[in-house]
Amino acid sequence: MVEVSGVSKRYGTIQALSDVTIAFPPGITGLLGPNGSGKSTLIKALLGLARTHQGEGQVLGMPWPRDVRAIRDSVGYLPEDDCYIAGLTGIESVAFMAQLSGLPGTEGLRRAHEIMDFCDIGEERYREVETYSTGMRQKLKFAQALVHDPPLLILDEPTTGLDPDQRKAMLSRIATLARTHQKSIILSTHILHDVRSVCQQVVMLVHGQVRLSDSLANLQRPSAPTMHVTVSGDSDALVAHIERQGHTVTVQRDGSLKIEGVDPTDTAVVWKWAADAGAAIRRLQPAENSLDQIFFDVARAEPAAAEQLSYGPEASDGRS
Ligand SMILES: Nc1ncnc2c1ncn2[C@@H]1O[C@H](COP(=O)(O)OP(=O)(O)OP(=O)(O)O)[C@@H](O)[C@H]1O
Repeated sequence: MVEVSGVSKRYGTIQALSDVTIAFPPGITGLLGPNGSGKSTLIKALLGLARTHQGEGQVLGMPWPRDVRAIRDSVGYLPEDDCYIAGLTGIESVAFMAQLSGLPGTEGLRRAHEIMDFCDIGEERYREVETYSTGMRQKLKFAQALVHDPPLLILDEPTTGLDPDQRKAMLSRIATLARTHQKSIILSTHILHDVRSVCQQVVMLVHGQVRLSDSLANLQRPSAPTMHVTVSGDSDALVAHIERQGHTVTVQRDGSLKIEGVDPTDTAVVWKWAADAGAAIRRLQPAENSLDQIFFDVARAEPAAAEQLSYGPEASDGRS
């Protein structure tokens, strides 16, 4: 969907992007990075809203940066900052965006209602937008980005300021758009939980440079076959028994075990070891690498950057 190479951008003495070469495939890609890492600048560069000093590529098959105007017509953009025209109601705002995108008045209004229903904006659509709460404003920006039915959506921090229920609903809408409506989505965030929830790919920027670009499936796959086992009660006897078989066992923060060198299809051997050691297995599954740990390691070169990533359920529920 998007492929650019050698993109650099400076604001005065600040190097916001440094020789960024990146591809965003179809599906949902998380654009991750701590504050100031260049996420918004990359997005603005792709849309021609920030002039780049170097770089070229294509967006939706159109040459970039040469055809940024045509590119903008085909992209739905949810900016990080508030963007509304005071005095307009919600429905007028979204219908106005539809008209700016070339939809005739009646069709634009019909489409605005349809998309506001999808975004769960009820009677509030008839209120002036400056009276909206933060959550409502996020939904309004989302509706404005979607109203012209673009194939590519670029969402800059769409869940910022949302309470847990609203965040869940927003992520669910994003997943539906990709799954049911075949939209490709670039989701910029510093919230790892959002990336884990809906993304298939992840790109990570730190200090304006690409530090990671891969599918989540690849990142989560351990380099060696590994089983993840949770037992009831004390696991010491089981750990000792498995180590005597020549396998490395790592005890996780939540007391569960990762056993290296066991093929995930060969569960029988783990059941036998548990029986030998008198241990009761509560849960047995192929192990996955912890995304939190991967992202933390990537950002760790800059301790301040690692601190700014927001983790979430994976970290707190003890899985790793
Ligand atoms: N208009 C501007 N003028 C000067 N410096 C800017 C401007 N916009 C961004 N920067 C700087 O460029 C760098 C990258 O900023 P950018 O907003 O792209 O990062 P970000 O990853 O989107 O951060 P955040 O998560 O806080 O939104 C930062 O050092 C920022 O201060």
